[in-house]
Amino acid sequence: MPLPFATLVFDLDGTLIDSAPDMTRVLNRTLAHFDRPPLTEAQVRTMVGDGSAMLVRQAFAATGAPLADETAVQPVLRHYLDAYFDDEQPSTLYPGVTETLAALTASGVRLGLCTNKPERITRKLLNALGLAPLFGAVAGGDTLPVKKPDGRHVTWVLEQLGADPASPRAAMVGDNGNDVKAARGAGIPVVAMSYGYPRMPVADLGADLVLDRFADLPAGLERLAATVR
Ligand SMILES: O=C(O)COP(=O)(O)O
Ligand SMILES: [Mg+2]
Repeated sequence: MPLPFATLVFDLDGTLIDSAPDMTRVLNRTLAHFDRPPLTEAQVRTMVGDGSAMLVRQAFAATGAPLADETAVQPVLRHYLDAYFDDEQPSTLYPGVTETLAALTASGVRLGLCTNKPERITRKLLNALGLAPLFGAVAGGDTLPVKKPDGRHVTWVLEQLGADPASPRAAMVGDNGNDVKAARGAGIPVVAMSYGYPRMPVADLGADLVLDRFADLPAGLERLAATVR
């Protein structure tokens, strides 16, 4: 049976890895360094998805002391990114991620990654988790001049994977509104994973399909293919 999708583009945080505990741990190190009180993981979960600069801005604002301007953001951002890169505690993959991605690859699907997390941290995590060989293209939040929700972030990954723009048979898999908007911008359907960091009821994201478990993806893609073409 032909595969319903030849190319899949995945989001990282909240889709493949439960990174909120890592981001909370690292962010609290940065907040402490700048004499700010810590945040809870529940707070940080609402701040994931817009990239690291926005994360530190939102985090400082949540402590009651917003960073005044770009000049104030830069040293904080540098501290956070260095601390994240140096953090050696392993990240947690959601259940079924490795097996499902490996099965998709084995059946000939090309996989790409499109995250707003900076590329060097993204690549380090993919290597540590053993996922790097599965992805034919990786775009971080600083790889291009644009990032999600801009559809060109996703389009670039599709191009790197050699997806035919006239008939891409591609789909995006993510967890928040930026993923849905970027997929729409790139002109491809989108699946939302309900366990991530959606910042609104997942049913309101406007995804073509909502799944609760990563292992349900192959069956979900079959259903999605029947509705989008
Ligand atoms: O905000 C981030 O750093 C990244 O989030 P994403 O992997 O969900 O795009
Ligand atoms: Mg995400």
